[in-house]
Amino acid sequence: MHTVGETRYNHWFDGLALLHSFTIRDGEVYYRSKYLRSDTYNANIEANRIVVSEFGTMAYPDPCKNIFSKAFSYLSHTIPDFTDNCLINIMKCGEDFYATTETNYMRKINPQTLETLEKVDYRKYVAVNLATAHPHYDAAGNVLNMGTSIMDKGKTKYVIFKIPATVPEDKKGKNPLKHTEVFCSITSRSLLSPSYYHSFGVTENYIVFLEQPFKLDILKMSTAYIRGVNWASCLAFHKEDKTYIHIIDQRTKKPLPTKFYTDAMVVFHHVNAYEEDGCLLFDVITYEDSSLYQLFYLANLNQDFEENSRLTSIPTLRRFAVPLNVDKNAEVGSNLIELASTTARALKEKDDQVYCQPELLYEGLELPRINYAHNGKRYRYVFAAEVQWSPIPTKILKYDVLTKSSLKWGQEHCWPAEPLFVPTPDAKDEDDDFHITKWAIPSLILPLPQKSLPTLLGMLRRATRTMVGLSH
Ligand SMILES: CC1=C(/C=C/C(C)=C/C=C/C(C)=C/C=O)C(C)(C)CCC1
Ligand SMILES: [Fe+2]
Repeated sequence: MHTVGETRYNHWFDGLALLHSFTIRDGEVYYRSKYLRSDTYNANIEANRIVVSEFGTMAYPDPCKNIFSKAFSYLSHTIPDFTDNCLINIMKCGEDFYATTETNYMRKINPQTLETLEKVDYRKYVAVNLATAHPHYDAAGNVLNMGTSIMDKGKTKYVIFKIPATVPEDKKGKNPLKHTEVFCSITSRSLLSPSYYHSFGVTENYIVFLEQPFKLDILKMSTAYIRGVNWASCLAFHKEDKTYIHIIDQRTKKPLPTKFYTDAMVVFHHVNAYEEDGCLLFDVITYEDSSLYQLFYLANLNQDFEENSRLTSIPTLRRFAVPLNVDKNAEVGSNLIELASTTARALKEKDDQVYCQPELLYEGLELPRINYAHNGKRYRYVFAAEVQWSPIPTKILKYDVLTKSSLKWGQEHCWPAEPLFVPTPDAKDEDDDFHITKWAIPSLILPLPQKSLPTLLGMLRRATRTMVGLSH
């Protein structure tokens, strides 16, 4: 919802969250949607105007009261009280589902009815002011996520934390969030301007975190309200800086001592990461600048959209390779990657530094997804939206990282959203997706002579899946 009463949000990442649910049952898809009844939503509807600030829109709650007294109370907090308009993703935590954004708030939801339940403040369980909306899950369903703790006890840190899927027997019925554990913290290079990040990567034994020179200026953020500017204006890309690659060993819960880095870049989405012959490979969608956020101002969505909204840097899938055991005596300038599978390089430099040069895999894609059963492992397929010079996707893409070939789907007047990969129940192949027509033709009709009706009904029942997702 981009307008409330007479007021209008400025940016695509501001709109009031709409929950979507798709239920695939007996070869048919059922759809429902509901607005997330966040405190933000309720306050806006009650006031019949936007009263809570979002990423690209600064709002002033009390026009009748003295703006400066309100601004003063905002100023006395370095970190403002953020929105609970959880519009980015859905997180599963134990048996509970949460709508998430990147602030310290989440909203529990009922995945069946899409009703909005409790508001959860991450800060009650782990000291973070911001957290990603792209957590990872291990095979047992434990959540691994990370967030930024801003100027807590004089330090700004990136905090990696774990939320268990289940709570101990004697604590049955208790909220898994209460058992959140800090896994590892990394001190930010700068106290007042931590990196912005939207996701991170995991392999079987490691975590990959990119400390990129796309940074959130805390002083700007704490004065944004009084200056009348939005949060987005507090983010800046420093193209002269480096991107630091932190690799955390999950067994020791410590970062590797080698200082891995690459050129300045902006990454929103990690695609996947895995280990191969003593190296860690990770695939990310990279930009050469931060123009993407700029393009999503709704004012650009007019007739001249094509001209006004050309990306200045195309989203590109790149593969990085990091050597896990760096020989301190290796010659300066030598390439530490000897894998046949990639042309990515890692050049040894002095003072235990390693400069990583990626391999370019594919240009023009965003909103990547994989078959999550292959997360952290060798994999072959990326499902994404094709994005060329315009940020609005017109096609769905399936990219094969092995053969480097791709398949595309598009139709006139169709604008796909983020593809979600739903595997066929009992699938063997990585790309065996849950596909209605495919089910109706090869798997269901062809096996008819060999299979009894109850078996077929069983297959159908197992195939019933409920997907709950937000617009992104
Ligand atoms: C409100 C708010 C934020 C919100 C960020 C959002 C809403 C980001 C959405 C990103 C998406 C959808 C990216 C897709 O690739 C910040 C900057 C974390 C910090 C300041 C307060
Ligand atoms: Fe995302």
